[in-house]
Amino acid sequence: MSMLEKIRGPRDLDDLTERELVALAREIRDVLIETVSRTGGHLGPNLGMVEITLAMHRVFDSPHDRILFDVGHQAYVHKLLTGRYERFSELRQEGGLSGYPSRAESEHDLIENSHASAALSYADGLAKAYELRGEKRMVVTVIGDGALTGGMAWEALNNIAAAKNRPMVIIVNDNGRSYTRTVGGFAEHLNALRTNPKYERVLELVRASLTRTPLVGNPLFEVLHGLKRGLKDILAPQGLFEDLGMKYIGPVDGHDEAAIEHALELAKRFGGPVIVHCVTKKGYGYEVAERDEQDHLHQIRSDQTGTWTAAFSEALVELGAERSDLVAITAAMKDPTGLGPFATKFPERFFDVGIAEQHAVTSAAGLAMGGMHPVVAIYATFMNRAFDQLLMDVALHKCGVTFVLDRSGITGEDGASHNGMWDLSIFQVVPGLRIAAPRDGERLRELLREAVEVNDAPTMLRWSKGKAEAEIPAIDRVGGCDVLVRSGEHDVLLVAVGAMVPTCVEVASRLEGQGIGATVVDPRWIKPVDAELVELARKYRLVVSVEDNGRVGGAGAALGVALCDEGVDTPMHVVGIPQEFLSHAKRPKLMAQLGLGAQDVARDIVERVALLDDELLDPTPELETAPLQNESHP
Ligand SMILES: Cc1ncc(C[n+]2csc(CCOP(=O)(O)OP(=O)(O)O)c2C)c(N)n1
Ligand SMILES: CC(=O)[C@@H](O)[C@H](O)COP(=O)(O)O
Ligand SMILES: [Mg+2]
Repeated sequence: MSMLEKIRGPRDLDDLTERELVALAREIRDVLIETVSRTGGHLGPNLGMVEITLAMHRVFDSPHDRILFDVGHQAYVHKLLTGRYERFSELRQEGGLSGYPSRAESEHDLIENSHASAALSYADGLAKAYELRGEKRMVVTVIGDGALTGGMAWEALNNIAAAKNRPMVIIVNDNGRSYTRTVGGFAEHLNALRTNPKYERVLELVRASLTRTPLVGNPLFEVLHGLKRGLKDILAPQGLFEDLGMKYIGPVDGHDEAAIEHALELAKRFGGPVIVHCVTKKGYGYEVAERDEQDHLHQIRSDQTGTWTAAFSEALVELGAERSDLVAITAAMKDPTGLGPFATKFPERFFDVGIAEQHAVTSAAGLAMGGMHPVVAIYATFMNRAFDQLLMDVALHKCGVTFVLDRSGITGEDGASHNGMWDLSIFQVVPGLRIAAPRDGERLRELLREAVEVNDAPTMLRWSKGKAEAEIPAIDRVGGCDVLVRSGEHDVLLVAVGAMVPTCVEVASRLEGQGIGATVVDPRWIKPVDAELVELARKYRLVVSVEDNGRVGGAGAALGVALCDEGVDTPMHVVGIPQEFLSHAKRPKLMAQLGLGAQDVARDIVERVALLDDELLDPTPELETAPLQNESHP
């Protein structure tokens, strides 16, 4: 039986010797590499978290003490140590373990939201609640150096620092990277703490001289090794956290399990908020990851060739060569959003602001006011948190900023907080914002070019995760809309949004087989609603919009309002994602489960047309006007 099989919960770690812990760490790494290489997910971050997680669960008593993870992508080891080893092989699979903490899986898990920089706010609230309830429970938060570049983390620290007697431990897992190198002044501060030359030189001298001394050397080194844990505390320049009035311990070697335990025991006894600064290496213990300079295997994902991201990346470089006023902004996701080639070609016009979407958006407004045209690349779900910045800092000032939202629609394996199913609803309300949804790579190129030409209002493009659709040419144009299919007379008008075009083309073919004519249009620009689309709808018996956005307040809803406003009484049906938090599963499977597959959409339309036919044959009988009863009314 492997060691991991014997770990049913954190308390099974207590009696392990240092040697056994080293062996367990090795076994954990083997399981991570074997599993994540197969299932996909976050290998680099979790390889770097092995010793920290072991030490954390030996020093603290989860779930009585609460352990929180910021982002949560680095909680695989936590799952292995809290009774989920047997299920770990199903990581990120439908019905299997989530790639993030999950309350449904374990009492040891609390935060399920995978949006960065939020955990310390949860921690602040939890600690206040325990204090008010008189519960002696420690709140321990693991936060990476990247998540610490998010503004909300500093809002929380501002509050936490004020509570000198509220016991909290904040483990900063500092590997110097988000995906790529973590940027910003704070990252440089951490780096200064991490690489204090005084500390390293003294330690090397001690290590070299003592380990050469026979007999007494090694035991004495063990003592000094123990001293090393505090040594950095003495030698390291007291930094930002001390200035904030918070106890700072570190930097601690984040792969020296005993040293981390020592630091956490100190922190545990302190009785107030303590930062334990652990220095780790992303991908530690797996040479392939350690050598991967791009992101140390932050995430194992499928081949990116032919994806929407690749199409955008290419289109942006073309535009960047033509337009010297074009600048690109990322929130710590240069490569995942496709900005890598632009950053390489135009480094002076590329800005990585850290995991700081709100700052990214308002700094883009500043860049626009200064005469540049920013292109801000943010995953659709992460754009949610910058709504007010878009509304009031950009749109109110009519700034020419272009937003590109990758991963819109269902993303799948990353679970509920990653699906980009909100943007067409949320940003629908922004005055002056124009929103487009390309149906293929060629339209992405066209629409991006159109978007960056707009300098007196924000523009937004959104596309889904994965492979871009093969080119789907138009057969006609009505207003700004492309007509893609016209089969039969004016039965059904299918308004297909972005990535849903191929589905709608297949739906039209299925309807034709049922003797129902259908016209498929791609609006290209979703917002504002095209007036000629509204007029076109008058000619049909049924209008059906299909989008991979939530049904409430999305593209279809906006079209419905426009039809009403213009007195178009054609019945309309909105097909979209139900307003629910969806469990993780692969995108195609989830789309099918949600009834967004061509077969389901077509079947639904056939039923609706049949109802219309029934009404034609047997119109609603006039309401019988029953004689009013003489009722005495009080
Ligand atoms: C609001 C938000 N923006 C972007 C992301 C994407 N993201 C997930 S993990 C990560 C990097 C996190 O870096 P760090 O906190 O240092 O953790 P590490 O992976 O280095 O352990 C990013 C940018 C996110 N989860 N949330
Ligand atoms: C946690 C994290 O890194 C997320 O940003 C997510 O995992 C990204 O996944 P994809 O880039 O594969 O959509
Ligand atoms: Mg990091």
